[in-house]
Amino acid sequence: MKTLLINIKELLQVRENSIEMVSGKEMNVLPLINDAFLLIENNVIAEFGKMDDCPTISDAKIIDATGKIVLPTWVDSHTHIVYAGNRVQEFVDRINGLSYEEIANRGGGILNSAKKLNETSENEIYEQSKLRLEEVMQQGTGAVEIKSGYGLTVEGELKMLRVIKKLKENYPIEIKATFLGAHAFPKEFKENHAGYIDLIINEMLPKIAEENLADYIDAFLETGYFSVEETIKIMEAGKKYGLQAKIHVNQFTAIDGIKACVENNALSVDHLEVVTDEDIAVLKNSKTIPVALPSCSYFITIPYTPARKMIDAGLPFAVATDFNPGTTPSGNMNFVVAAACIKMKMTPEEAVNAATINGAYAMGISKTHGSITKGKKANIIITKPLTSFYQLPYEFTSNLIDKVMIEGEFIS
Ligand SMILES: N=CN[C@@H](CCC(=O)O)C(=O)O
Ligand SMILES: [Zn+2]
Repeated sequence: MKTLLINIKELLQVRENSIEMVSGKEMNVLPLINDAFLLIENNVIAEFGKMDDCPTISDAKIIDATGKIVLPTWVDSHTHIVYAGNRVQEFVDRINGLSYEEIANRGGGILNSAKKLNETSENEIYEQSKLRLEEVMQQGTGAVEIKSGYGLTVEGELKMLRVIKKLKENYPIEIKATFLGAHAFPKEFKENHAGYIDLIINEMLPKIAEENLADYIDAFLETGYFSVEETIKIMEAGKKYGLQAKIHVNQFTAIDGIKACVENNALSVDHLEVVTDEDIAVLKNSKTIPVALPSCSYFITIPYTPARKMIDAGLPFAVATDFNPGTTPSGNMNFVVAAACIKMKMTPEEAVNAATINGAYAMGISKTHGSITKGKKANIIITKPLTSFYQLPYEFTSNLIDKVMIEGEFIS
């Protein structure tokens, strides 16, 4: 099966040679070809170039993309798409003046979602979650990381991870599963942290490994949640099962967590709404990528990750949605890209790099996703006719997507 896109106004994120990610000043470079063609063959990118060099291929399906922009699908490296119900009441409580912390202290927040999840059947959770996955695919996401973390019991965590596994089996989109048993301390372990860590390490992890249910391990390293020492224990335990860490850190407070993550070879550190100069220094020359979640900052009104400062310091930078019922009930990567530009002062070039190739790095899939490169998965967004790709973040609530292709198949 061959598909040939012709007359593409701008073919974005073209990388002749596969790269892992871009950092610092390189982030402001988004290679593109004007008046381009793109050939898809057997679900991968086979060829691309200027229309002047477009081959004649008699057995290809031809798509005329006159006036349109083509780019790789978004890579959303941080989500909690699998959950039960919603938390609309907390949304209203926040409008009425309660903070995220106050709501959590009253038994709301993560524990509220955990209660709902443990009361809901695996099948029902799958049915709810698949609708969210289908929605984000329509919005141009072509790879997604999904965390557990609303079970907080052995059965609950396994249930979530089995739902993620079923999503992996039933949808063409690349999915990575992250075990987040260390999301919050259940009420019965409030005064017995060691007991819960023991449950995670000695009961949850072996079962998860036995069923091969996780690709990564995560923890909520934050004041009032998991301490630096507790998170180190989780990361070390994960390593024994081959699970690299991707850690929630510096959302509300900076407590030297980033250093511990880097020292433990974390793939990514996520949130970072509060960042110190020492944190930036530690991230320099490491293989750990910072991931910002601007929709979360928007929704619960907390600071935005200081992208400018971090990119100007030479760091790589990725953005993701954080789709979850509490702090970000949205999986729209188009909004994330717009918020990165509008609120974090990232250029459109930086934002697209952060949402494609750097997102792929943060998911460990930059060999196959995140750029228009020969041999990579045929995952593309075709926009409606646009003046330039700058229109994507500029018209920040418009749906400018015409078609989405995932692994060579149009899903919209
Ligand atoms: N901060 C930790 N975890 C989620 C929110 C969890 C929730 O409130 O349900 C986040 O990334 O924002
Ligand atoms: Zn999160």
